[in-house]
Amino acid sequence: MTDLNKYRSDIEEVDQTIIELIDKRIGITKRIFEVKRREGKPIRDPEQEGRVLRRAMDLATEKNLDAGAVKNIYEILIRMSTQKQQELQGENQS
Ligand SMILES: C=C(O[C@@H]1C=C(C(=O)O)C=C[C@H]1O)C(=O)O
Repeated sequence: MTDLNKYRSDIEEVDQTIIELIDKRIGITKRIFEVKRREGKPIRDPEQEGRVLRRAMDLATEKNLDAGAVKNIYEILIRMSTQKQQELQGENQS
């Protein structure tokens, strides 16, 4: 295997792990939705979203990554998890 193909295969492995972790994050979101439903709490929690974004940006900065880009990624992850909870809410109501 050439170096290029070897490194691309390494990236492919990392990409698979990223997708598995996104799926794992969404799975936890479902558990969180159950708790909120039981406790009558709203799906969105702006303070928690702020903490998640701040933590991700701090970790990115520690690793010398572009904190703004990481923030964009986390905004998408938060959107995916709130959309999933909204879907579950719709399923529970119908
Ligand atoms: C997962 C939650 O629900 C929402 C999604 C969040 C996230 O994806 O990190 C954070 C806060 C909430 O707006 C939560 O409340 O923790």
